[in-house]
Amino acid sequence: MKTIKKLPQKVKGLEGSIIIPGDKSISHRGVMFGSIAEGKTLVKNFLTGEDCLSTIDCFRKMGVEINLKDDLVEVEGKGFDGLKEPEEILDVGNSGTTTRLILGILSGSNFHSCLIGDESIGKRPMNRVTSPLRMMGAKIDGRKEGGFTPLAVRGNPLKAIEYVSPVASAQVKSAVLLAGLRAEGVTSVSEPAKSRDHTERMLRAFGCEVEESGLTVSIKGGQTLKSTEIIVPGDISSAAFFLVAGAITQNSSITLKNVGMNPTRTGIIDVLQNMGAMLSIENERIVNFEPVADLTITSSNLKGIEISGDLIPRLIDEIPIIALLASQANGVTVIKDASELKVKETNRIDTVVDELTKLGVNIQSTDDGMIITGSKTPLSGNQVSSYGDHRIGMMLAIASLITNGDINLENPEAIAVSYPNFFNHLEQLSKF
Ligand SMILES: O=C(O)C1=C[C@@H](OP(=O)(O)O)[C@@H](O)[C@H](O)C1
Ligand SMILES: C=C(OP(=O)(O)O)C(=O)O
Repeated sequence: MKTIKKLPQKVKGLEGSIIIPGDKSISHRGVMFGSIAEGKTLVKNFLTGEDCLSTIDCFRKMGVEINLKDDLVEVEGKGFDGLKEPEEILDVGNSGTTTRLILGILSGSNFHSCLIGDESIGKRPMNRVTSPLRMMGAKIDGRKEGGFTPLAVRGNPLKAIEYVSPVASAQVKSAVLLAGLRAEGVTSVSEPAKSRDHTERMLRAFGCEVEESGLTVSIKGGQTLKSTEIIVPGDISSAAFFLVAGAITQNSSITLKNVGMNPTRTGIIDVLQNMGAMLSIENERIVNFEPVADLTITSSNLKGIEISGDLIPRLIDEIPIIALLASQANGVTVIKDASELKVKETNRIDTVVDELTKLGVNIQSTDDGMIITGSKTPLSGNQVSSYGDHRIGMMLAIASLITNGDINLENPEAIAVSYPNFFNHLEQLSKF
């Protein structure tokens, strides 16, 4: 049965401040790297979203003792060789990051394992990681020649490769580097544009040497990870929903605290600034090995822009909410070079265009993105769906703040994948 949630009514404005919950990419990596490290790793401000809980569940099934209390995780790592053959199937849920990074770890293990995920994961291409991993000697089998889950992995000795990735993907880069840790020789990955570099930063925090030269990252096999303490910054991809909410809602001024500002993730900041948003960046600091700041955003007069090229990997998960932002700008916004959107939790070109069209936005899909003609006219209420995609669900909830009439959202529970307290934060900031 479908769940339906009545979204908030049009608000008078947004005010106050919230602390943005932990970064999803960094939370996953804290648990994964802690599990293959030697000694106890602490992960503070861990994101307890469903995706990261799937990662914990998979490593527990491989015998790693992991304690989670509120947002603190203790991982009792026993090294790569301390992982045990799982007796059960590893369930990655809805998480692409879990699936692709864990394949890099399982490929060089000394046991057999099986991976399964939900319906959405079953449609997402895994050959982008299984293909380079097989070049390294991995034994991976699965649906459509190992291109889709369910997948089975038989751990095998690996050899280093120099991989030129056709896509700018941190998941591909990370899977190959993690396998590279177990391979004989130096493994390198080159990508067409820089994707998020949390793996590189965190592997160094665990004591590994990682070389970077332009768009190529290299790692020498045989290195061991030493346990450490990770403090996870707030997730800029979660903050993006409220940054846009503050900019497009009248009478608003909100502060988002503890936002991760890694330059490979700050495309949304560039877009807001280029569109003319009233945004201030305060209290810039380094926490652990990642930059962090507090952001204040105020109701803004925006203009349409072009978003393309190397900027795309720096904001790929923010495109659904950027489409809503563009609907409130003067002029046309063109988003291109973003065909990666088609292989996320949903085809995000289709789901964004379909759902925003229902609310009255002038938006067209293109082969590799979308074109939005903005206007300040309020949107109109309708029944919309997240299609089980957390980022589509949150984008529609933010749209409800500027919509006349009721919006009913099908499948709102998908939001818990990355932002379990999203609706509490929304309520906390709203003025009616
Ligand atoms: O490595 C990561 O943590 C992620 C990488 C990105 O995917 P791709 O590597 O497929 O671009 C992003 O969309 C995803 O939400 C998280
Ligand atoms: C694409 C996403 O995540 P993943 O690939 O881990 O499912 C996302 O969070 O928007």
